[in-house]
Amino acid sequence: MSDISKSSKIRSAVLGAAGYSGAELCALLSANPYFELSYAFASGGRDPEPLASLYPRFARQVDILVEPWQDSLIPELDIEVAFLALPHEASEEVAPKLLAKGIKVFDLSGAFRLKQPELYPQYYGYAHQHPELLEQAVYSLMEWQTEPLGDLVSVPGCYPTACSLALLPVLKAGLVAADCIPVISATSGVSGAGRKASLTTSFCEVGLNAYGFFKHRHRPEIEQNLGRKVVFTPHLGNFKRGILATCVVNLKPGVSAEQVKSAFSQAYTGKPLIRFTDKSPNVADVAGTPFCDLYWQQDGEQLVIMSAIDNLLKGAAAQAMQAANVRFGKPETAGLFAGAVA
Ligand SMILES: NC(=O)C1=CN([C@@H]2O[C@H](COP(=O)(O)OP(=O)(O)OC[C@H]3O[C@@H](n4cnc5c(N)ncnc54)[C@H](OP(=O)(O)O)[C@@H]3O)[C@@H](O)[C@H]2O)C=CC1
Ligand SMILES: CC(=O)N[C@@H](CCC(=O)OP(=O)(O)O)C(=O)O
Repeated sequence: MSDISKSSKIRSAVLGAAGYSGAELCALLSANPYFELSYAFASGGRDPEPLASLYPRFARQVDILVEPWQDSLIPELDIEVAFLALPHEASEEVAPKLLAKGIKVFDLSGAFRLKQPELYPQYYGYAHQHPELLEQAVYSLMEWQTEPLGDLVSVPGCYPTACSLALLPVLKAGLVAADCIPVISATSGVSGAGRKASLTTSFCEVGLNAYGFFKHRHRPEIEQNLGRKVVFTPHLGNFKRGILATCVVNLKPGVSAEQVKSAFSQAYTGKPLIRFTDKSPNVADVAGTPFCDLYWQQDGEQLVIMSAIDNLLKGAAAQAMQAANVRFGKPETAGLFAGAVA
């Protein structure tokens, strides 16, 4: 039993709670002793329905009614923080309205991730309506976070989380050849595409295929994080959840195995959600967990780094929870080890 009284908990709402990442966030908030899940919302056209009816695995674990959202509810909301697990354009539209009411916003979509508004038409297919918020938003890749999180937090994308956590240690340590363009191939489970029905993600259609060559919206996000161009090729695999990323770089001549190891341990010593594995990581070992598993192999100047995360947890809901814990001065991993079931 927690000794934190209900009244001292941080009151929160999840928008997009009927979707895959929003439902996970509802579970994490319910398991977090410092937060209260006060409201859960889906899109406007639905009837109210318990989350446990939408997702029976949450029965007796998450007790919240998912209600239809409309902006006219905003003045009545008695919350300190809203988590947006919405399509990008819906997040972009509602975030300023919540911020205007003094509600802190953690956005899981891509709406506020890129600093350059001119990239939105090219990579997201729409012009950004609130470029001033791109300046304000703080990007919460927490293992590399130095800036304080403000009122608008932009939670990193799933593929960018896996790839950036893999590549930043050697890049920041100055071990990668100046002219190297990292090559990243990453495979996601089908939950990465969200819960809505679509032909490309239906059971009989999904095998293993690449998509989004050079044009995927996560390419500029990864490049923004790493400070250099990348070749990024996402793949869709026939499993439910998880991302396995294979990242290949050329090292500077003479970089030793010891230097590589030291770069990783310096980056991640004391970081509770990073695990180094002794063999290639497996999505099965991270599914349902908030961890990022990392492994590398070096052959002279060539380095292959493998990274595995659960796209819905470290790639979305758990990363948002981690950031909110830090933002509100709570233990970084509060609520993270109990909420999810694979
Ligand atoms: N899936 C993943 O692995 C990851 C997803 N993300 C991002 O998180 C966000 C949510 O993704 P995901 O959980 O997969 O999405 P889903 O498609 O599974 O769920 C989307 C949710 O948003 C609700 N919604 C849609 N439009 C509106 C609207 N205009 N107003 C209010 N609610 C609305 C839907 O309601 P209803 O159910 O009623 O239609 C649903 O509850 C996306 O931006 C995605 O890019 C980030 C990282 C990883
Ligand atoms: C398998 C699949 O379709 N994955 C999605 C990425 C997951 C996601 O929702 O992207 P964000 O992290 O940017 O929110 C895609 O490629 O568009």
